Amino acid sequence: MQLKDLFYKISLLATSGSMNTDVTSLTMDSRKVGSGSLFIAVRGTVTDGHNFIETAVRQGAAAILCEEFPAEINPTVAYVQVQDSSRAMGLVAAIFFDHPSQKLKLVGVTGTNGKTSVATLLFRLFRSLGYRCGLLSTVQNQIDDEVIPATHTTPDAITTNQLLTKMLTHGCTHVFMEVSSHAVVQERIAGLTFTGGIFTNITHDHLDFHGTFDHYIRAKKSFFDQLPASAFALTNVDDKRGLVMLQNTPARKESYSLKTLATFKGKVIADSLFGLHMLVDNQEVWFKLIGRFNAYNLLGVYGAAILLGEDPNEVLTLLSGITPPPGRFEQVVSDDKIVGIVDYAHTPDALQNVLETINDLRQANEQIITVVGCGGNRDAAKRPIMAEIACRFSDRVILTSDNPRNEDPMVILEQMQTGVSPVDVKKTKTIEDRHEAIHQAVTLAKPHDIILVAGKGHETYQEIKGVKYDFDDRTVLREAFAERGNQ
Ligand SMILES: CC(=O)N[C@H]1[C@@H](OP(=O)(O)OP(=O)(O)OC[C@H]2O[C@@H](n3ccc(=O)[nH]c3=O)[C@H](O)[C@@H]2O)O[C@H](CO)[C@@H](O)[C@@H]1O[C@H](C)C(=O)N[C@@H](C)C(=O)N[C@H](CCC(=O)O)C(=O)O
Ligand SMILES: Nc1ncnc2c1ncn2[C@@H]1O[C@H](COP(=O)(O)OP(=O)(O)OP(=O)(O)O)[C@@H](O)[C@H]1O
Ligand SMILES: N[C@H](CCC[C@H](N)C(=O)O)C(=O)O
Ligand SMILES: [Mg+2]
Repeated sequence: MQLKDLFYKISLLATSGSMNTDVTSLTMDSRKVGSGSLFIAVRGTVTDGHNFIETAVRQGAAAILCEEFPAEINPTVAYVQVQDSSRAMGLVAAIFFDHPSQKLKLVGVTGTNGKTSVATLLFRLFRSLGYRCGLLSTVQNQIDDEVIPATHTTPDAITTNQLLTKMLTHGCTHVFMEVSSHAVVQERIAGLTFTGGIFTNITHDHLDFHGTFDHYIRAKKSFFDQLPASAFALTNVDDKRGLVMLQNTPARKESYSLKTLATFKGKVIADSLFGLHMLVDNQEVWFKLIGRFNAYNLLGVYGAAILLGEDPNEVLTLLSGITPPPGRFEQVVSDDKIVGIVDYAHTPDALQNVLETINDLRQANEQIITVVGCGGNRDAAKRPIMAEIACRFSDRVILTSDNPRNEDPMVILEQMQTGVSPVDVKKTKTIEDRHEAIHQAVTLAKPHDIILVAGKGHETYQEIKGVKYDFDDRTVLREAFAERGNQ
């Protein structure tokens, strides 16, 4: 494709070289540049892509898209200067791949918690309705049965357009994707045409990246601001910021609620370890998912399905048979009936929801033992809060490592400990090694006790100083239960 065709929609500040230059691939990473590539220089949080323009040219880049021309201009290469190269990358990627998002129904899900749950439930529901579907999620990307590993919750714009193209080729008609706040700010969704957007909730997370809660809210809201008028914007009005999200959207405004008037209305009749019994738009339904927070997810999914034109009765019948995504309230039970629950709760709100659900489900005097840590190189402010919540809702707490990444795990744990009040110190232990922490929880447990292992859910690795070691909470829990059985 020629440069001039890629840029017809974008206002250019300056150009150098021929706009007839042929571009055969797009990349934002100089290490992936080949002959004919358009290298897009993006300013990052660690380094600046502009520093790699010369490397890209040496490696055969045909053209450069940047915010600032380099000191040295190579006369055989074309250069294009724009105001914002991240945004331009999204727009160019959509044109390069011939707008795949316009040729299918693309639904984005945003919110602090519940994105993976809602996107995965929609994917599973629409497959069971008979459609070919795509999924872009934290756990994995999927094209019907084909699994493509995910590195991010929301991929960069080039990867997304590539995946959408593959989905179209496969015959997909519906794609469900998570839209993280990082993705909105970094313009990873620029150029995508959504058929609908869903808001789940917003609570404390990622303040390291967004600075203030207000900026975090604005990031999520800007997803809805960008929706086209033809799309639907479906919000959870029980969340304090549910209506704020839709304030400036040109899209059709729709809502769901368990408490108040809304387009889609639900009510929890009963919640047990076997599932949820609900009223959805006055129809009585049993679902396999557990916990009030999942009642919200199910209602959001139901609403989106109806807005996508599906029949309410068929949707509810199929939805009642659908299982949750991996690592979300996943149960591993020992031979002597200790209930292990592995859950991806890695924010204060998620942890509190899961622990409240467990407390509600407790039938007698079972102990609740919580094993929890907080990720490194992520929002430090949530660390003491999560430790405090773990103590408030559990009989015993073991603070341990999550993914320490490049931080010292003991420093993270010390920050968590500041949230433990003096009265709770006695019931709290700190064990840096997550494997040992889970084993210790199993040793402390008696039959029928409940062990919550929170924070890593489906993850099959633990990231320590740039290395991803094999680690799976579910496997470790199963092994610890088996060892207990042999004693
Ligand atoms: C903080 C953050 O979002 N970082 C993302 C960002 O990286 P960065 O800003 O650090 O990039 P950088 O390393 O400074 O590099 C700047 C530019 O120089 C380029 N470069 C760099 C080196 C080189 O040799 N050559 C070269 O061209 C890079 O390709 C990049 O284009 O842009 C990269 C390329 O898209 C992402 O891979 C990276 O995600 C990192 C791995 C990450 O951990 N992101 C997390 C925080 C994230 O995005 N999470 C959200 C989910 C959050 C949630 O909702 O819970 C997600 O959507 O996954
Ligand atoms: N609607 C909800 N409200 C509050 N908490 C929820 C909700 N849905 C799920 N959770 C909790 O949050 C955890 C993460 O859920 P999920 O993976 O669906 O969220 P996410 O938004 O995709 O997270 P991420 O930001 O990591 O992509 C779950 O394991 C559960 O503990
Ligand atoms: N999408 C989230 C996942 C956090 C999962 C938790 N296990 C951690 O590593 O902090 C993030 O990138 O912040
Ligand atoms: Mg997710």
